[in-house]
Amino acid sequence: MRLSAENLSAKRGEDFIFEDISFALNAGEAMILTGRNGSGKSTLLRVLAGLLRPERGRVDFVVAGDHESRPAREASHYLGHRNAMKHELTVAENLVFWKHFLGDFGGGNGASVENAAHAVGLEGITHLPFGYLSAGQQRRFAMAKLLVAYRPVWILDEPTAALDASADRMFAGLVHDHLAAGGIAIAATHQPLGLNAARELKMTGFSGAPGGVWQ
Ligand SMILES: Nc1ncnc2c1ncn2[C@@H]1O[C@H](COP(=O)(O)OP(=O)(O)OP(=O)(O)O)[C@@H](O)[C@H]1O
Repeated sequence: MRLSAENLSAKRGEDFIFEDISFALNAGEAMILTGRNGSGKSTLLRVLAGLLRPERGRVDFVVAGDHESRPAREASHYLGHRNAMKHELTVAENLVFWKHFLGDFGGGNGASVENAAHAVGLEGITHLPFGYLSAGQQRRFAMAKLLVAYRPVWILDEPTAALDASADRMFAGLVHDHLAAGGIAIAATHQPLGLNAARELKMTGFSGAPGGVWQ
């Protein structure tokens, strides 16, 4: 399994936010995006997830043993700043929606709603409307979305911002298990996320160097 980006460039409005970013991640590998506010981390993640069209370049995902690449978005979960849950629906209804809407990518199975709730430390309250929950509980259930449908690539934009330390540890454990099972993770984060072996891509923004810088 391999996720690759080749000579990616993206614009917002008239401006290039980054140019000619290339990298490849194999099964079990993670990459952290760093850089100051506005340097283009979210923009790159949205391009990788297929939510924004790059100005140039391409993103590919190849399953081990396959010759043909597929669009990375088909293999990816995207956890953005917003939780993407309906406040009027119960937690279970939201998660069942995502489970069916996303479906499982070939080669894996998503968890049941109750098992996913257990994994984020919130079993027993999935019957409540999403809107009744605290901000931290809502974020934990947004993380559970990553578990109910199997997607080998996790694209994470500040996943643990504003969460408590135990939620940080819980999410680091989820990412660790995902990588240990051969998944790939790319995250913009200021928290460690337990990704000690992760590579780092420093985003320098359109006022700095043209692309990003590998560490
Ligand atoms: N919808 C948009 N239209 C025009 N410009 C945008 C849009 N969204 C973002 N930008 C610009 O693109 C640049 C990169 O923004 P982006 O959100 O990718 O940065 P970031 O590194 O994720 O920032 P932060 O750390 O603050 O989340 C910024 O200069 C921002 O103003």
